[in-house]
Amino acid sequence: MSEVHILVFPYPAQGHILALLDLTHHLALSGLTITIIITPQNLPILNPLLSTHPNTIKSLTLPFPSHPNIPPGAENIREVGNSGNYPFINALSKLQPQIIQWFTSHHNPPVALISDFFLGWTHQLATQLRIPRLAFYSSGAFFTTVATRCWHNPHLLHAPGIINFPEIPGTPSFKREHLPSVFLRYRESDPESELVRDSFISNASSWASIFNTFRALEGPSLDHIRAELGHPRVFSVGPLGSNRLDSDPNRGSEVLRWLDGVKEEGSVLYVCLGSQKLLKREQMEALALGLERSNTRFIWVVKKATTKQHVEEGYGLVPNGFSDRVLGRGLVVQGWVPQVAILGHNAVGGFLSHCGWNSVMEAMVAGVAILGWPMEADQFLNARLLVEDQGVAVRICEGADYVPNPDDLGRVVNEAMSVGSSQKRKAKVMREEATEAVSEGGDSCKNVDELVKTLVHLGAKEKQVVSKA
Ligand SMILES: O=c1ccn([C@@H]2O[C@H](COP(=O)(O)OP(=O)(O)O[C@H]3O[C@H](CO)[C@@H](O)[C@H](O)[C@H]3O)[C@@H](O)[C@H]2O)c(=O)[nH]1
Repeated sequence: MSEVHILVFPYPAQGHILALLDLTHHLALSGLTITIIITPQNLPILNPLLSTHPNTIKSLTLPFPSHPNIPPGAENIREVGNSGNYPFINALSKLQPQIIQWFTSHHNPPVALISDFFLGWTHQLATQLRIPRLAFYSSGAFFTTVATRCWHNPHLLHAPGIINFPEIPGTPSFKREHLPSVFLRYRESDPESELVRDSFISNASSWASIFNTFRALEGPSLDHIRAELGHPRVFSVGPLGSNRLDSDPNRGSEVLRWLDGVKEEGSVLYVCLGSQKLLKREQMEALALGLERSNTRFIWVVKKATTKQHVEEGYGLVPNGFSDRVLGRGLVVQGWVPQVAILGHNAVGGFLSHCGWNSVMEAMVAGVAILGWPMEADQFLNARLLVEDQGVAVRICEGADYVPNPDDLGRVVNEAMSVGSSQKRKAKVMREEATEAVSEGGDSCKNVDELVKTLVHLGAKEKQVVSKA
């Protein structure tokens, strides 16, 4: 085993786990030894990493702690939706004694902990273990500046009208309901809520912060965070994902073959609202009609209803006859597709997205225009960054329950997808920036190197302490 051993603790939600595993892959390629904390049902997500690095990456599989508001067997947010975050954060915090026990009996214990920002309580765990904790943010830096202010000012939950953030670069303002939804769920004096709030606040006390973002997109927010933290250990390492390991490389080949048959570059709109969002019947109908009226080629990834109630209410149901009416121009696919490969295909020029942060990063790398439909979580804040600050996106509508007008939707899609639209042009510029950032000598690439050096240095320090003892 290599001397330098790092403990990685991802948060069990698709939008959180993939980016941290991408980073873990980088760290393993740099020669670090890694243990990943996981619960049994999520273990298969690690398979590609574990089989690529059989000697350097191991899993520490711990049983998912039971919780009265989490159905037995559910170990991933995808199974419960975003409302499950409070119970999940609370339940996972119960793993501390087992982690401490594993750590203290290990012959080469980790010298640092890298954990998701939804697991802020691990700051206290790392303090007990006497190792530094690095908070990994699977969301953006701009979002983090706003969310941090919210957690420190819970009265904002009841603030009327528009809420201004004058201390944040760009002096943004938001409607209350567009603030981070994990914050909107906070209830003062409720013990579960208080643990969640303390947990988020602890992130800033952590030894370092790692962001899946890049300077050209979020320079002012990164500088602001660095200044507020009062130390330089803020690593922007994105966009991550270019080296993503796939457990099933043939998955989605039908979609890629369909794209191969499209002649015009950048003419296809890819429609996918993240790994979790299920649209209700009226939204499915409006989106279908809008796509039909847009006169644009498209691929629409539809998430299927899994509960009996959702099935009965027509959630995720593609309107009858739709696929036939758009035959040749549009492709409807159900389930999971290889998004990174699809966005990277020459034929794709636009992405109708909920503005989840991973999707944003992947769109930047691919240089495709974003047609945003923010719904919850950090998505309204991400949309503001993309539409108002950077001009790489257009907002087609907003809100988790909103039913768009099909004519308006069709028109905006048509405009944004037209050859040389301003969003398409800006997206190409951003692609250059994103590509440069992760290339040899680029800012994010240097940050990854710096991060590895820092971790190796921690290992060397630990060795000195052990040999002196
Ligand atoms: O069919 C699919 C659907 C999704 N993905 C991937 O799944 C990830 C989805 O992540 P994201 O776009 O961030 O959406 P969510 O899964 O909805 O992510 C949650 O977590 C993110 C990170 O904190 C937040 O930014 C989002 O708002 C929150 O909903 C991306 O890497 C996609 O490439 C696929 O590969 N195939």
